[in-house]
Amino acid sequence: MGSSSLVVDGVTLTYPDGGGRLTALDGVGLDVPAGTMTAVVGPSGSGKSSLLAVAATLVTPERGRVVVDGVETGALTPSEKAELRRTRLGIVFQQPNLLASLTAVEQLELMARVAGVRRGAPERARELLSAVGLAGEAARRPHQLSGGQRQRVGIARALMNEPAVLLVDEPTSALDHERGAVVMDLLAELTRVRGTATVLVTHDRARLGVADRVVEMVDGRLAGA
Ligand SMILES: Nc1ncnc2c1ncn2[C@@H]1O[C@H](COP(=O)(O)OP(=O)(O)OP(=O)(O)O)[C@@H](O)[C@H]1O
Repeated sequence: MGSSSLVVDGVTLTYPDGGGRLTALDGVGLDVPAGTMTAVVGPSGSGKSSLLAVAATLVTPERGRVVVDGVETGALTPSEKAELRRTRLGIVFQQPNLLASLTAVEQLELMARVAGVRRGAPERARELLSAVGLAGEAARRPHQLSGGQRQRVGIARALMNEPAVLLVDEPTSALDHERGAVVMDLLAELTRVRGTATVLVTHDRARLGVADRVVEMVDGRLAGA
C-alpha cells in the first residue's frame, strides 16, 4: 500500500534488560491508509505503547522502517524528526497535559505557534473546538473543564497542525463508559473528515466497532487484521 500515510515495516525494538535485551517489538508491520482508523489491543506489556513511540519517531527501532506521510524517518536527524512531529504527526496522550494558565482556544493556538504557523490559527482553533463539541468552552481554563472535555481539547490540539497521522494512547482510560463512547465516535468521525491515518491504542474492547481495523499485539507481534 504505497498510499498509506503511516507505514511501519519489519520493526524490531529491544530494551536493555539486566544483562540481556527484552524484545518489545518483534518484526512488526502495519499500514494505515489516510482516512482510516486502526485500533491496537493486547495485554499489558505486549508492546502497544512501544509501537506508538516508534510511529511517533520518539524511539528509533533497531530494525525496520517507519514512513510518515511518505517521509522515510530512518535517515532524519533529531531536529528533522522534531519538525516532522510538529507538522505531520498529531499525538494524543492518555493525560492531555494542558497548560493550567491557558484557555482551551489558547492551548490550540500555542500548538500552531510552536509549529511556526500563525496565519489563520485563531479561526482554525475555534473551528476545531467546535468540531469536538466545545464551541462554548473556548474561553475556559483546564480546571473549568470536565475530564472528558479536557480529553477533547487534547484531541483538537493534536489536529491543529493538520497532521497526516494521528496517534492516540488510551483515549478513554480516564473516562466513564458514556464519555468514552463519545470520544471513540469523535475520533472515528475526525479520522474520516480530516483524512488522518489514525492509530489508537486501547484496553477497551467494548467500542472497537468504530475502528476500520483491529489488530492485536501479543508478545511484541501483531496478529489479526
Ligand atoms: N523504557 C523501557 N525500558 C525497558 N523496558 C521497557 C521500557 N518500556 C517498555 N519496556 C518493556 O517492553 C515491553 C512492552 O512495553 P509496552 O509499554 O510497549 O507495552 P504495552 O502493551 O503498551 O503495555 P500497557 O498496556 O501496560 O501500557 C514490556 O515488557 C515492558 O516492560
